[in-house]
Amino acid sequence: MKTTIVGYPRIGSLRELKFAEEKYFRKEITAAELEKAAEKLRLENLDVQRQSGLDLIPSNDFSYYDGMLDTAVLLGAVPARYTALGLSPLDTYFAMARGYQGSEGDVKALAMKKWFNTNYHYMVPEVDDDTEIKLSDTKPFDLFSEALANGVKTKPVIIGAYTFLKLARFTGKKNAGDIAQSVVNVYADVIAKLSALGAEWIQLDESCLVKDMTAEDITFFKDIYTKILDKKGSAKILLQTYFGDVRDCYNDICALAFDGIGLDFIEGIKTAELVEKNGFPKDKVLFAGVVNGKNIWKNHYAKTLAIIDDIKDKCGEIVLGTSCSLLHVPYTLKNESKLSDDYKKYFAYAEEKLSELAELKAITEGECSDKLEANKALFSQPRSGADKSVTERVAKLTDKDFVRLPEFAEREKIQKKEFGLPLLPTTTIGSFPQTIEVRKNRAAFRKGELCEADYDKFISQKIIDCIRLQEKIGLDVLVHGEFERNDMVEYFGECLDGYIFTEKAWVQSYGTRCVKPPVVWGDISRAKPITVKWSKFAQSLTDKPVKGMLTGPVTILNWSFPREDISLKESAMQIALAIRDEVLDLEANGIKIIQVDEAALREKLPLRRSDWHSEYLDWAIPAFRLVHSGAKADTQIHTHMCYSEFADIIKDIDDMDADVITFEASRSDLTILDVLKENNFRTEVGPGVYDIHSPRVPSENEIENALHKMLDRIPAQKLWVNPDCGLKTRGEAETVPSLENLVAAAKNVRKTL
Ligand SMILES: Nc1nc2c(c(=O)[nH]1)N[C@@H](CNc1ccc(C(=O)N[C@@H](CCC(=O)N[C@@H](CCC(=O)N[C@@H](CCC(=O)O)C(=O)O)C(=O)O)C(=O)O)cc1)CN2
Ligand code: MET
Ligand SMILES: [Zn+2]
Repeated sequence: MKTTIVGYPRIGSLRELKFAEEKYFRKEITAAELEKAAEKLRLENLDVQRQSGLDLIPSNDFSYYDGMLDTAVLLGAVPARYTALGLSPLDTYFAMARGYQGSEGDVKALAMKKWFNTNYHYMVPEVDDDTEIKLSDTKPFDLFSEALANGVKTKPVIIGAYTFLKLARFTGKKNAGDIAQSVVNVYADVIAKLSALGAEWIQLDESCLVKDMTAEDITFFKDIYTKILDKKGSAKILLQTYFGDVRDCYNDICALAFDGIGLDFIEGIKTAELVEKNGFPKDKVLFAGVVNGKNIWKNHYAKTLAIIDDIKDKCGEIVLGTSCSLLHVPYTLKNESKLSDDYKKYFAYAEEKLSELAELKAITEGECSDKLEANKALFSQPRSGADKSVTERVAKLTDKDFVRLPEFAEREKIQKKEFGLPLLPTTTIGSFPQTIEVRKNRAAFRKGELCEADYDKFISQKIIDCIRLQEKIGLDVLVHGEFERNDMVEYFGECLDGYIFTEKAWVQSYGTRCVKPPVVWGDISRAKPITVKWSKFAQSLTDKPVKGMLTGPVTILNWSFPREDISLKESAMQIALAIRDEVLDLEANGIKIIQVDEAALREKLPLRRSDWHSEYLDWAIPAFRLVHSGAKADTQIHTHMCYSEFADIIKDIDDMDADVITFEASRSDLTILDVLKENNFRTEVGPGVYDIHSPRVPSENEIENALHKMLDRIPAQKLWVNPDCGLKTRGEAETVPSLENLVAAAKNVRKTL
C-alpha cells in the first residue's frame, strides 16, 4: 500500500512565512527576499515528507495567502479594480487578499469566508461579466518543477473546477454555467502542462461534493469532468474529497474516468458504508483518508486497520492518506518542549502523522508489529482527566436551566430604561489593537523576564488608555480592550481546568494569521474567576457601561482540539457551566452588560442540512442559553458572530435569546438584513459597518450610507453601530480614525431620526 497526504501546512513550523510576509507588508524586506523565504520553507517541507517515506508528496499546496485566491489568479479571475492599480503581480495578489490603500488607489479586499467547517478562511473569487477566464499563472508548474529539481516527483494539488465555480461570487449577469466551458479549458490546459512536465498524479480538490447536492449540481459536475477527463493527458487524475462523505454522488463519480478517488473516512460518516454497499471500481485507486487531518490525537491503528480490512476486497489498489489537508493541524511535536510526555504520547501533529502513515503502511505489509502493539497498549490505558463533580453537574441539568426569565420583550423594556442609551448606540466588538508592544510584554512575562506585578501594571495602563480613548472618541458602550488575552479561545483554555495548551502548535486561520487551539484533555471546570478582575477595573474607570467580555462554550469548543472519547455535546455543556459561573460573577461585581462571543457557532454547522439539528444545533443553542439563563433582567447579554451567513438558521440565532447580537456585514451584501426583517428577528442587532480585516479606513460618508441602508430594514430602536469584529489585528493608526468616523456617522444619522 502506498501513502500520501492531501496537503501539508505552509505557514512554517515557527510561522516563518507569516513573519516574512508581515515584514514585506511593512516594506522591511523586498519581494525577492520574501520569495526566497517561501522557497526555503517549501524545500524544508519537501524534505520532511521525503524523509518520512511518504510515497506521493503534494506540491502547489503552498500559498502566500490562500489556495482559493491562487486558483482565482490561475484562472485569471482578477477583478479589474485590482489590475487597475498597476501593481506587480505579487502586490496585485496581496491587494486582493488585504485591500489596498495608497498612492495607486483605494480598493477593498475580496470577501473572505469560512472554509467549510474549519477555522480556516478562503478568499471568495469574484467573477463579473468582463472576466476573461484564461490560464494566467504558472505557480502549479513552477512548484512542480522546483520539487522535481530537488529530486521529488510530486502530486500537484489544485482546487477543482466545480468547487471553484460553486464558491465563486458572480457579480454580473453571468453565472457558473456561462463560464464553465472556459474554466474547463484552463483545467485541461493545466493538466496537459503538468503531464508534459512529468506529473504522474494530479489532485483536484472537490470538497463541495460533501455538501448536499441537487440533481442539477450532479449534472453540472458530470458535464465539467466529462469534458476535463476527455482531454486528459498522461497524468492520472485524482478526485479528492474531504470534510464529509459523498453520499449524493458516489455512484456518479465512480462512473467517471477518474484514475483515483479520495474519500474521507473520518468525517465522512457514511463513507465506509458507501464503499461496502456499492463497491468501488477496481480499475481506480481508492485514496483512503484514514488519518485525521483535523485533530491532534494519535491514530488508533487497530481501528484504522479494521476500516481497511472491511473495504479491501471491494476495491483494487488502496493508497493510505489523511482525511483532509494537514493545513488544519500544527507542524511538529518537536517544538513542544514544555508539554509533558504523559500528554504528548497521545499526540500526533502533521509531521507525526507522516510517521503514522509510514507505520500503518509497514503494518499492512506485515512489518512493525511492535508499533501496532504499542499503539494498542496506549489506547487501552485509562486516561487521566476525569472529574466526577463536573459530569454529575451536567447530568443534573433540567429544562429550566436553559430558560432565561423574564422573556425577551420584557427584558428589552427594562434594559432600555436601565441604560438610557441614545438611538443607534455605538460600541466595538471587544479587542483593541494587539500591538507588538502588547505581544512583547506578554512574551516577556511568559518567559519570566517580566514579573507578574509589572505585567499587570502594563495591562492596567493599556486598559486605562483604552477607556480614555473610547471616551474621547465618544463611544457609548465601552470595552476593556482584551489586552490580557493572547487569543479569545486560548486564553479561556489556559484558565479552565481540564484543558492543556501548547507552545508552538500554530495553525493558519487566514493569510498570515494563526491560532493555537488549546486541547480538551479531561472534564472542564472553572477553578476561579477569569475575567472579573480586569472587567471590574475597567468599569471603575468610567461612568459609561463597559462590556464584560467572554467567549461562549460553542466557540471555545469549536476552536479547540476536542476530545474524541466523549461527545461534543457533553464537552460543550461542561464549558457552558464554567462560563455560566463567570457570567454570574461578573454580574455580582457590577458588570451590567456582558458579551458572550459565539464567533464560531455558524462555522461548525454540519455541511448537510439533514444533520443540522440532530448533530449540532440541538446542543449548541442550549449550551449558549445555559450560559446566560441565570442573568438578571437588567443585565444585558450581547453575543457576537463573525460572518453573517446565518440566514438559514435565523430562528435558531433568535432562539439563543441574547439581548443584542453583533455580526459581520460590511464585506457581504446586506441581504441578511432582509432576512432579519422577514423573520421578525427580535434580538437587537449590530451589523458591522466596516471591515476590520483590512487596514483601510472607512470614511464617515461610507458608514452613514451603510447605516441608512440598515435603517431601511431594521427599526432604529433595535440597531447598534459597531465594526464587523474585534480590532486586535489592526494598528492604532487606522483604528482611531475609523472609530471616529463611526461615531461621527452615527451622530449624523441620529439627527435624521
Ligand atoms: N481562535 C481564534 N479563531 C479565530 C479568531 C480568533 O480571534 N481566535 N478570529 C477569526 C479570524 N481569525 C483570526 C485568527 C488569528 C488572529 C491573530 O491575530 N492571531 C495572531 C496570534 C495571536 C496570539 O495568539 N498571540 C500570542 C502570541 C504572540 C506572538 O507570536 N508572540 C511572539 C513574540 C511577540 C512578537 O514579536 O510578535 C512569540 O511568542 O514569539 C500573544 O499575543 O501572546 C497572529 O497570527 O499574529 C486573528 C484572527 C476567526 N477565527
Ligand atoms: N471579542 C472578540 C474580539 O473583539 C471577538 C472576536 S470574534 C473573532 O476580538
Ligand atoms: Zn468576530
